[in-house]
Formats: sequence, C-alpha cells, structure tokens
Amino acid sequence: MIEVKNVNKSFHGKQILFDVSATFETGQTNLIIGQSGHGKTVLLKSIVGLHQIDSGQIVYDDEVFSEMPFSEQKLIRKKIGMLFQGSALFDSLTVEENVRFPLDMFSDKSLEEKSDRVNFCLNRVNLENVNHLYPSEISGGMQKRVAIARAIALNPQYLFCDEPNSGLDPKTAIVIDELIYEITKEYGITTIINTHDMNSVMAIGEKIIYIYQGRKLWEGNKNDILLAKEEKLNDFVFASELFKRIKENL
Ligand SMILES: Nc1ncnc2c1ncn2[C@@H]1O[C@H](COP(=O)(O)OP(=O)(O)OP(=O)(O)O)[C@@H](O)[C@H]1O
Repeated sequence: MIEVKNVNKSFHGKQILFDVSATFETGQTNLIIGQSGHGKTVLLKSIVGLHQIDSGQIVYDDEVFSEMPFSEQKLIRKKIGMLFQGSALFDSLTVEENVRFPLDMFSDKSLEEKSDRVNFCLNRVNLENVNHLYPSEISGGMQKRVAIARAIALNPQYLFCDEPNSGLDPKTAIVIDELIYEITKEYGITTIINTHDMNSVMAIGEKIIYIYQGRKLWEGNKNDILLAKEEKLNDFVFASELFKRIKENL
C-alpha cells in the first residue's frame, strides 16, 4: 500500500498540488485521473521521489519514503517498476537489451540468469521472436509491451504507469490495460496509473482518485464513477459523446 498524506508541491512559488491525500491499494490497479495539466504527473513523480514535496508525506508500506535519506530511498526505488509516457525504450538497444537494462544496472545475476529473466518477461507480455529487433522495427503496441516487460524485470512491488495508452489505437490500448491488470493481480503489485482515458477507467479502475486543479476532488471506483455527484468529475467523465449517451441510458 502507498499512502499520500497532505502533500503540497509548488514550482518557483506556483503551487501545483494542494493538500492531496490518498491511499493506493496493494494488488490493485489504482488510477489517478483528471484533465491535462491538473497535476497528475507531478503527483506521480512526487510519489516516486522524482520531485521533492514541500510538505506532507509519501509512505510505502508503513515506511515514510519522503523523509528517508537518499541511500534508504534507493532500497525502495529498487522495488519500483516504471512505465513512462511513450515507451521510453532505448532506440539503440535491441528489445532484449532494453529489458535486460534494469537487470544489468541493479542485479548481480549471471548472464544466463538475466537471459532467462528477460525471456520470462517477454514471454509474459506475449512477445516472441523479437529479442534481436530494435524498437523502430516493432509496432507501438509491441513497444509498450517491451516497456512493460522491462518494468517488471526486477520483480517490482510497485508499478507506476504514466499514460500507458497514449498513442495506441483503442483495441491495442485495451490489451495493454488488461496486461497491466493481470500482472498487478498475478504478482500482488501496488500499481498506480495516470490516465485521462475513460475506457481505461471503466476497464481497470479498481480504485480511482480524481485530481482537479491540483486538488483531489473525488475518490471511488469504476462502479460508482458514473453515478458520482461531483460536478467537475461529471464534466470530465461525460465529456465524450459516447459517455454522454451512456449517461442518458443510466
Ligand atoms: N518541473 C516543473 N517545473 C515547473 N512547473 C511544472 C513542472 N512540472 C509540471 N509543472 C506544471 O505543473 C502543472 C501540472 O502538470 P502535470 O504534468 O502534472 O499535468 P498532468 O495532469 O499530468 O497533465 P497531462 O495529462 O497532460 O500529462 C502544469 O501547469 C505544469 O506546467
């Protein structure tokens, strides 16, 4: 479980996050949703420690991460897998080398053990016979799967995904969502996903927080989001024609 407690964050005197508190559950797909520019990425980066918060606490399974010295934070970082916007694969490395990268950096496994792990992870995301291809030689959906394989290479306890569906067609986006969901369940990972994709919300939103202008305005799950009373959330949820029509039939 990851807890965010009364977090404030500003850049150069401009406040971006206002007293945000939330709990992200173990073994669940936890979603941070909201419009562009309202602070989702800043919140995610604050949780991972890429931004230092002004006040409040970030707690990983009862350990106060935000108040640890860097050397101790490193131990928690080793348990984190990250899936960045885009796929952020290294263009000059093959698929296999990309997935092996965190193992080379952070593990003392032998070459053979690393190869086994790489193949296991690629197999887990249903990729075969692509080990020696470069990212530019595979599709966007496959690149995303490679990025997921890389994110799980070190067997993470925590998985962070920033807009995992960006740039994907709806069908491929569903495949990626399902994969993240399955992996979360299979390994009991605390997964946090930033998204403004309502399809993802309805598919894998086990726990959802809605961020508006840097404040948490609502929390719930995919079953109650369509019935929520929060006006700003409704503006977000029913922005598309499809969801407007769903609302008319509720
Ligand atoms: N390093 C930074 N320095 C200064 N301002 C920043 C920095 N990072 C983000 N911001 C500002 O914080 C605000 C929130 O940005 P953020 O990237 O968190 O939005 P978001 O909700 O993730 O949007 P999107 O869905 O488009 O990624 C924006 O006004 C942005 O300009």
